[in-house]
Amino acid sequence: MEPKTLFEKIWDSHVVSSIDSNTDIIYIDQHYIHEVTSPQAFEGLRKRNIKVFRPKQTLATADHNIPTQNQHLPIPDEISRGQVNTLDENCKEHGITYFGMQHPNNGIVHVIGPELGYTRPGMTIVCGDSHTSTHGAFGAIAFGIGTSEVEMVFASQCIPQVRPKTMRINLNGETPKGVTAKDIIMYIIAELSSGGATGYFVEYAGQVIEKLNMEERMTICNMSIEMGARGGLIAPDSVTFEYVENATKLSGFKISPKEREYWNTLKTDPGAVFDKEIGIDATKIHPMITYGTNPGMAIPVDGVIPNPPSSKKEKESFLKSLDYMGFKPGMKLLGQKIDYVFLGSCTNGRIEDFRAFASIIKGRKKASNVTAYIVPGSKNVEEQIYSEGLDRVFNEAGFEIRQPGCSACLAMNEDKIPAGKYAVSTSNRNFEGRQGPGARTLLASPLTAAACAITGEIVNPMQFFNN
Ligand SMILES: CC(C)[C@H](C(=O)O)[C@@H](O)C(=O)O
Ligand code: SF4
Repeated sequence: MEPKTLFEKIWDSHVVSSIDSNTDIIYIDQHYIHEVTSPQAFEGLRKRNIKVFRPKQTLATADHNIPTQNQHLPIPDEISRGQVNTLDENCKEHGITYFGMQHPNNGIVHVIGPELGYTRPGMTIVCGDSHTSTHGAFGAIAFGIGTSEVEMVFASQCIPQVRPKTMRINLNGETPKGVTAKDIIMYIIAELSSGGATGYFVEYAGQVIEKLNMEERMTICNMSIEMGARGGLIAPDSVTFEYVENATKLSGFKISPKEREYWNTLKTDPGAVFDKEIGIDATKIHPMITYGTNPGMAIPVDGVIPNPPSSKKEKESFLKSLDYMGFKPGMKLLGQKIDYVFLGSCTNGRIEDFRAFASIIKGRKKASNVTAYIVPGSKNVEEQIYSEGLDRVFNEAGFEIRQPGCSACLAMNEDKIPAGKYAVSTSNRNFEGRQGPGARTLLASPLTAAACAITGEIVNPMQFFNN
């Protein structure tokens, strides 16, 4: 038998039929939905007078539009309230499990799917949301789809897809202390650029990846999309299996011996060929921070903003981006005053991220010039924060813990960063206006965000590990 990549194994076993040499119709095991990209798809079904074909393979949550305070009250914003109510009604009509605001399993779609054991190795997973790539951390083919495709999956549990090219990124060597999974993926994106993996499905491999826990692997796969990749995945191993087995206890799923056996086959065969292979020396990775308006514009936190590229068009957009940020080429970011810190999102809103942030703020105080949004990715993460007593660490340092949701990751709810203000954010996008009109986003890890939150300026988190 010809050796296959992990991606090929999962894809091939889900092909229902082929349209041409590039396009297959694939079966979808798990469909996640949220309030933003599902209403028109439900409307489409209604017009055609059809029901969701496999409601049990569909799971819904409200995350983007919900406030992160006073969740016991009706959502004050009328549009947001309408979006969320519509999702609720649609789920009732079609028999879809819905974890609405305040439900103990509510949270950001890419946080709850894995934590409840819905996301499992070897699956095909889609959602009308670009960061569906997160679920690839479990050795699944997971990718974002558009609203018209959401309707197709509703109607048939299948979807036509162009088969992406495959890329493997091998990470070897030891990462320096203070370097997190967020820094690893930000470094990769800075190396490849924000369009560098366009058209590819990326497998992350190597010693560095094998040593990461599931939260860290999710952070890496989450941001695959920010370099243009269709998705990212990591071969499942004992770390994955243990996480999934624990997660299924929360939702009561049973893993059959057949499924467990299938999991053991989920690795790239020796000799399998990728369309592209890249090697990264992990010893070179530093804590990273963005200085521009795409996630590829990142430097080591103690680095210098580079000079503009030489081509006229690229130079213009580079300078426009720096202008928006209020920065100049050749400038250092260390010492730059900041105004906001956001800990949360589907990139870094999991319990490990709260533990990391707490490890730095413990026994210290939040800088008075900083407003912090501290937002758990789910109710279960929130629960764990309180049961571990992390809330005390946060409160004593002057931080208030909010309720779960996408929050300041995107300005679709009440949590916004004001125009011109600098926000060190653990989320994944820094486009103009992403966190509010005129807001200036600096993407970084939870450790860097914590270090900045207590000093009130951009600092290297590594300094907290030396003393
Ligand atoms: C609102 C949704 C469609 C969007 C996405 O697709 O990613 C959002 O989650 C984001 O992060 O920008
Ligand atoms: S947390 Fe941010 S990136 Fe993730 S789904 Fe919500 S808006 Fe999108």
